[in-house]
Amino acid sequence: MEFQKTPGWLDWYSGPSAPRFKVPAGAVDAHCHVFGPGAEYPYAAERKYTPCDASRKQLYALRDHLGFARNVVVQATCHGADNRAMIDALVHSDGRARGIATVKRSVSDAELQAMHDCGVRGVRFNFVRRLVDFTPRDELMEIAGRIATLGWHVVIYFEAVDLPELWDFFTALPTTIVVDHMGRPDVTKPVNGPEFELFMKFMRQHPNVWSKVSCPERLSVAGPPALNGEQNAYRDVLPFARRIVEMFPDRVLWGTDWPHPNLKDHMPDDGLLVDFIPHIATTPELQQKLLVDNPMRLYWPEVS
Ligand SMILES: O=C(O)/C=C(\CC(=O)C(=O)O)C(=O)O
Repeated sequence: MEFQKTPGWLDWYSGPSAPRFKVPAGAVDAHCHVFGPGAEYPYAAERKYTPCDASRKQLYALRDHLGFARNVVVQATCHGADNRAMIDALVHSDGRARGIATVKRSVSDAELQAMHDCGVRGVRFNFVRRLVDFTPRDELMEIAGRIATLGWHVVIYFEAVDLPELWDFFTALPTTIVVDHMGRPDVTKPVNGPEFELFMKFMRQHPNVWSKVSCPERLSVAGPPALNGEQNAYRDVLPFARRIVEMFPDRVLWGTDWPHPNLKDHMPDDGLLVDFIPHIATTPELQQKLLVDNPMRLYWPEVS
């Protein structure tokens, strides 16, 4: 099948620079995606965007180039609940990738077990309105209860303004919860203001809540972008990410978010995104937790 990319789509950056920051041995890129290829794994009918292809081979080439050892491949909404492209990436990773799936209530126990055997360790609930249609909360809670028995966790993606309304649902989830992209703070608001403080309270009061301190390129308003050798990119995001890393060093993860779907204004150089890490995790100890110890405990507990 032939797919036309969404108008204005920005393709992922080819030829990323070699990071100056050397990630610790065994580092995990804990948030990335594969797209198709569409000819092999068609994009879902209900998708809200049509991306450029981004294959597992291209993902693993990037992993090696950046110096990472492992990946967590998160099901992207353009594939709906058809997890085949993501699972194909897992089974061709030599055990070096785990996955986060999207499932419907109709998924069978045998299908969940088969996904587990391929390396899936969680499901993603997406509340970003431009990306998905509404799913009733009771359906999501039922799914959460079922995947809890497999030892999986729930990844949640939402925008900061929606946290008050989602609070009761999130705090009732029976599993570990991993928040994508710090709950998408509005970084033009103060880091010690009520909106971000609510997110900090969410993590403080609920020790089962983790956060990915990822996606500065999506959250930044004042830049500068990670392009052309910029070593101090996305400065406006730093206080938010740093505060989470310092307050909750054992519950943070980092990921590239390659191939960066739906960016509108620029496509970052992934090598320079890696150079952002020591600005948010400022000591070797924090970097080791963020990039190795935490993701290994969550995704490869049998190894760590
Ligand atoms: O890549 C991300 O994590 C963020 C996305 C895309 C997404 O989540 C998806 O398609 O599933 C976004 O904000 O558009």
